[in-house]
Amino acid sequence: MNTVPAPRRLLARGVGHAYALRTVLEGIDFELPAGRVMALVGPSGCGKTTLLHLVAGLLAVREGRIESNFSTPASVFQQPRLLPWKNALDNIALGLKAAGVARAEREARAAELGVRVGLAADDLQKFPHQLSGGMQSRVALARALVLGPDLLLLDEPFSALDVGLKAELYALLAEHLAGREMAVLMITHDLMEAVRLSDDILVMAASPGRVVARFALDRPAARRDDDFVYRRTAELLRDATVRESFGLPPQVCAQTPEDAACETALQAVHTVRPGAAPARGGLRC
Ligand SMILES: Nc1ncnc2c1ncn2[C@@H]1O[C@H](COP(=O)(O)OP(=O)(O)OP(=O)(O)O)[C@@H](O)[C@H]1O
Repeated sequence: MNTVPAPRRLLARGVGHAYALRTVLEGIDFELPAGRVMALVGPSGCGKTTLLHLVAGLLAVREGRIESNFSTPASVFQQPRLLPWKNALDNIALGLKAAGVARAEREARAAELGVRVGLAADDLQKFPHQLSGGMQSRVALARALVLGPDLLLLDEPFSALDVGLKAELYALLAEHLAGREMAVLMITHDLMEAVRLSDDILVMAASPGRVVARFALDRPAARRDDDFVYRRTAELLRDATVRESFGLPPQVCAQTPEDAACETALQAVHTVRPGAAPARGGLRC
């Protein structure tokens, strides 16, 4: 009898974490199905990297549960973590070697992706200490993408790059997403980047780290132009929960009629304020 495979998804329910006696994460819930991109944003130190490490299995989950039926996850962490004794090409090809791909093929695939992330052929022969921080980040991204992952975990992968390179890598990521059922969980400090790339934005607050709002973007990433990104980012920055979580003062400036109209476009699908029960479904800010 043929059984239909369960849809792929990553699920977090009631996830918490403490370092020694200090609770840094509490009651984290989210679901990330295949084919979607979720951004995690929040102030520095609110626990985003800790959450990503729990998802990646680098930290043991002791409170709540994390379930995933993705089969080929790959991660890009804040530190590129390249092997210093291997050149860029061999670093990119590392996972392919572990998967038993023959040398000629893995070098060809690694070189192709290396060039796609903007590295020149001679950069691929360099060792990590000969590469800039941004180049090392690109090697780390290529090393993850070359495996054709179905779940990609990204911890600020674009933060060391200039705007031109960022735009190129956004396009590369979009290309990898198109036609693949790849899910992406991405930490970023850049709200504009979150609006440009993701389908859902989870906003976290600190002490302890928790999710205080979730926003769904109302247009597929491939059809988001700069104007859309600027407007939705401005809406996010006007949201009281977002402002509070980042420690921004309440907004005081007068709104134009255009501002008021565009406020209705960003969907807050899940907003939790301290001490209040979560409001769910169809809310608009
Ligand atoms: N290994 C560790 N041992 C003890 N405390 C830690 C450890 N790792 C992180 N922390 C603490 O846990 C809290 C959350 O850190 P984490 O790196 O997850 O936050 P973050 O939101 O990713 O920060 P940033 O945006 O600055 O990268 C911080 O207060 C940090 O000091």
